[in-house]
Amino acid sequence: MQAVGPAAAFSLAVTPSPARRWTVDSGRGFSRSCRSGRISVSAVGYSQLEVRRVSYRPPGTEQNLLNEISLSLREKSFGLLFGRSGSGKTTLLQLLAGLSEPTRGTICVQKYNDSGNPMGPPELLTAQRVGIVFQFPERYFLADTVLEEITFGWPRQNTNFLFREKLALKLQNAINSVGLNGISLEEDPQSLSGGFKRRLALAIQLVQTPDLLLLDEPLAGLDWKARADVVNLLKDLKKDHTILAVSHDLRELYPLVDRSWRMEMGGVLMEEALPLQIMDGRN
Ligand SMILES: Nc1ncnc2c1ncn2[C@@H]1O[C@H](COP(=O)(O)OP(=O)(O)OP(=O)(O)O)[C@@H](O)[C@H]1O
Repeated sequence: MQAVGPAAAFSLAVTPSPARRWTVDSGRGFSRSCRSGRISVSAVGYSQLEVRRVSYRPPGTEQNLLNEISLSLREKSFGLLFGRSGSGKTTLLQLLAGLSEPTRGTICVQKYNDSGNPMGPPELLTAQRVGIVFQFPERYFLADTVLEEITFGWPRQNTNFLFREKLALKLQNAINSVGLNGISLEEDPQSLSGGFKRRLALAIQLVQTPDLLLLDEPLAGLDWKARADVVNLLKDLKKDHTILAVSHDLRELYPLVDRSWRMEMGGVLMEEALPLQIMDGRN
């Protein structure tokens, strides 16, 4: 087993890349009322993600895919979006990740004091503060080793000691938080089991220390053991992260869920407790 620590990152042999496919580096300019900010853990009070009356119509089309969507999700909680295929769930995740911009409405972070009163103006949730794990993320693995996959695009040269040490700590934290510390960092990502591939996909996002983690169908395509494994991992991650997932697997994710919303066909969102008669989750 390869040692993981600051020393490991100092000797990174990582190929710089112009852009990772899910790295989002554009800011959002659609809301004058929002400033750049993050869902952060405050000494006093709490912060929450707030989607305010967001509509979305792709450029050049006549119909809205999302209509006046509103939701709020408190820090360190787990939100679940469910609903029929084609209703617009993934489209909403893409807006939250900054991959497209709302036609109307705002996506903000609002801080509150312990009495529930807003503290200051809402802040923009910048794309840099959001990590998104797409459906079947392992299909997008590019590197030959786990280490390269996680540190894809990191600088190799001309970085000072403190910066490299910071990167090394981020690497170590990400690996530890998804439980990848038991495998060699020289392992080929494609040789990992299904559950470990999902762990790796989460580590790739967590190394960026996002404030909001978006998951599109995190259990899709996994066998029962790997599904249970990922559910347990998400249970742990929820202690430190704010997570919003899209899933049809309501029964398995049920124990994690703090708030849930059903997306109706036509892109209309309603807050709804998960159906008690969850059977196969195809709601
Ligand atoms: N750029 C676009 N232009 C036009 N229509 C689009 C565009 N992107 C998505 N759509 C359509 O928007 C609808 C919502 O798609 P979306 O993928 O968000 O649904 P979903 O609820 O996530 O579905 P699933 O559960 O199958 O993943 C679909 O009918 C899709 O074809």
